[in-house]
Amino acid sequence: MIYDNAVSILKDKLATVQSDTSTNILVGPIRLPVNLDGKTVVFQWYSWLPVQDEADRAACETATTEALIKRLSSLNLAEGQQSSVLVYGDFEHAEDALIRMHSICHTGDIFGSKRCDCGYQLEQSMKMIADNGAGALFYLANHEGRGIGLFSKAMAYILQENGMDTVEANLALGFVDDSRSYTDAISILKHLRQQPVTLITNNPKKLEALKASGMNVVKRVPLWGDVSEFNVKYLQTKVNRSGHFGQNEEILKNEYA
Ligand SMILES: Nc1nc2c(ncn2[C@@H]2O[C@H](COP(=O)(O)OP(=O)(O)OP(=O)(O)O)[C@@H](O)[C@H]2O)c(=O)[nH]1
Repeated sequence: MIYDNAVSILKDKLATVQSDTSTNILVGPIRLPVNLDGKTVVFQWYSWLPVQDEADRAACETATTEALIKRLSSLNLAEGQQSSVLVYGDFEHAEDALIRMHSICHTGDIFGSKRCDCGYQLEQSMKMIADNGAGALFYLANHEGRGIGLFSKAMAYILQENGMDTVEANLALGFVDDSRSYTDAISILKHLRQQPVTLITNNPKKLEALKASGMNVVKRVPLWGDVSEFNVKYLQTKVNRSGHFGQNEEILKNEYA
């Protein structure tokens, strides 16, 4: 039994976002005050749900909030993870908007692991977006381990402790090096903003995915940092084997190698 008032409160906060290749239900905006270095910064938060089966599609097509809410309890959403986006400033209209497509990293983002640079990149890009005045951080929850999932990433870490690099470990487990898709995130981006964007990344694949979608990416801002003895090999492998733009190659080579 769905409460009538829940339906009337939520109906204006849901949108169906359709592209040639995907359908997603977007919920938001939701005011999200965030602690960034002791300062409260207010983002607008949205989450989206890929529409995968017929019943979900029907709920979308009939566009009834009630049908969607009824489906939610049977979807067992906590077993998977949904992606989301933190929007800052007048994202739709601002002339200059900074965006980041951040791939989830349970170990780096949540535990603060120093084996990678993910936690640093997450926090730094949120600060860069707030400082810029407008932008969005897409947090891509189906990207763990560059698409292999958390459990497989744990196995890959063990292989790395036994001498393999990141790419070799993924391949040794029968995966490709990088299977991430940006399709859903890009369709949400286009729903929220049509104007040109600047992308924070060292990864040419992210740039290519955005450009291939027709998005006007006017600039790329690199994001290297937090280099330590624990992640130097990982960072070097990104540049040497995964094709990441190597802005600070010299630093990586000399300081900890
Ligand atoms: N398979 C695997 N994935 C890892 C490892 N360390 C971090 N990751 C994942 O790598 C993803 C981030 O990819 P990165 O290569 O660090 O960076 P990127 O997203 O390609 O590029 P940037 O936009 O420049 O950050 C996250 O999903 C992490 O979970 C690892 O040792 N093995």
